[in-house]
Amino acid sequence: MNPIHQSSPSVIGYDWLHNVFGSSSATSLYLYVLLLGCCVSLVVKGASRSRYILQVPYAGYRSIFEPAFLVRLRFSKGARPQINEGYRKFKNAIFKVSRNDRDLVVLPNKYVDELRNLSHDRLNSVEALIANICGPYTASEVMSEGNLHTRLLQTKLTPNLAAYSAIMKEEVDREMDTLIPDHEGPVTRNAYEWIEVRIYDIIAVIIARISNRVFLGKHDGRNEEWFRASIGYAREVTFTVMIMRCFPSWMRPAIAVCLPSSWRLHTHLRRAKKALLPVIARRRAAQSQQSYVRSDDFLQWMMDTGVGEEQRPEKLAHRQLILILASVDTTTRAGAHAIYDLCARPEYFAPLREEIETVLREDVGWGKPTLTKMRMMDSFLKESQRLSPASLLSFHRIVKSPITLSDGMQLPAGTHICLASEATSRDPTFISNADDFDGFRYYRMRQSPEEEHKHQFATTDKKHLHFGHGRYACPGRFFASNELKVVLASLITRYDIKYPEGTTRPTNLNVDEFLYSDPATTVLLRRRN
Ligand code: HEM
Repeated sequence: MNPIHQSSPSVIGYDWLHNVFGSSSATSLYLYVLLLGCCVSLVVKGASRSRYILQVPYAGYRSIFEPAFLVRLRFSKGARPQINEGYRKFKNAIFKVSRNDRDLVVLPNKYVDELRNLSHDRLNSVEALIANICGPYTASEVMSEGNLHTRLLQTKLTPNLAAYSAIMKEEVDREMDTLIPDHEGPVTRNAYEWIEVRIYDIIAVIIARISNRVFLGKHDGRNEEWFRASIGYAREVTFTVMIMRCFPSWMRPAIAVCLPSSWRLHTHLRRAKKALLPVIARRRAAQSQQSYVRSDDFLQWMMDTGVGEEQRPEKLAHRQLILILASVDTTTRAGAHAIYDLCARPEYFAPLREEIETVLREDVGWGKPTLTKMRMMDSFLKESQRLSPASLLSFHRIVKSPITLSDGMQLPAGTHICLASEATSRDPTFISNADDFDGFRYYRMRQSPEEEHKHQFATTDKKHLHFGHGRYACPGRFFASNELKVVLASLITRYDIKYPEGTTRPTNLNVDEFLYSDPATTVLLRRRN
């Protein structure tokens, strides 16, 4: 059995996550940085705290004498215990958690319905997203300059998703042939032998390729410069956010100047724009010719629909990059979690494969309804996300003008609110046998005709908040759902998959409120007959 040398792990490059957060070593460099940041914030007390004051209790303090910086330090090393403690202790009441860069006000779910559809001038989701990823230092503020990409995800991509199944499948097959070749160089290996691979890297590359195919079309979507720069940008954003959050806002300009990941982030941003600007220029020039056949991809839709500033090539390229940032890493993590869960429970392989084969037979290949019909797969993905979401918190919003809740509770302007989405989805009052992995629980719920269209992977409700909820819920979730189904269906029908002898499902890595699937995990693949 040979470990396979994949062509692109260096492009993905998330090993540092495993090295820093997968090890129990308390001497990691990250902890030193964090400690340094905490000490500085302590000295200049309150410099990075929010300006608003909301009189609700904090979760996470071990005693009233514990200094705030220690509580924040523990939050950074994994926020789950603090959020869960708050959720249990203040059930149905508001509490705060103290993240190194700001306080987060965690609301109970009972307020969701009255808040979910408030417009951005009352509760702003984009401002919260930008704050969470340290906007000015990750070049992500373009998100607040209009909602062109969100509009198009909702009105153009999502309604037409069914038409993309076959295209996505083509991209997945092409990429699997490249990443997991049946022969390496001149040596033909036995494709039916087990090989050891880092499945996270494979899924990441495949997801990025599919996304680029849909975003930029068949020809431009294969632009290698863009591919490398956009993936590189997303990776450096993750790292830069972790470091920046350690420091109070007044120190960040100086930290950014000295931080290598911040330099690399801007280099990738420049390279990404350099790769995409000629594409936009070429398309604009060709548009005037009669013979021009308009591309049918996301970039073209943005070019055709954008108004004013949104039309500027620079802005179009930047927005396209933000879309890669929002889509590839989140979807990859969900895909890796699903494979890790599947290998931990091999009894699910047979029914899932049977469903895929039945649906493909019925549709004579990858037709428009194919992915919608994969209900067991949909359920499995939702269950996997329920227990391993991308974040422990969701529905981040900044209160723009004071809000009085239905029970009289006041939320001052400036408050950063959120919901404890992971604690909710493990709460036995909402979900039966909440601690058990039941891959087909949502499939069974959908058996009754009146529930048939509910409980889908991409459906959000008060109990399932991992894509946010309401008016500003993730606009790319239906696309993510389809991408994941194509990738998983392709992988499990082509390969037998299992953990190497003596290994099992990796523990999720928890940094601040984020949960990561360990990228260093390997699985064994063997081509099926
Ligand atoms: C499993 C994969 C994904 C997860 C878990 C996820 C999760 C989320 C969450 C929690 C939000 C915030 C929603 C809220 O505040 O209510 C969000 C926003 C967003 N997501 Fe996703 N997402 C995923 C995939 C995608 C994909 C594939 C795309 C693009 C094709 C995308 C594009 C976006 C955008 C553009 C926003 C910001 C929306 C805005 O500006 O209002 N996401 N996502």
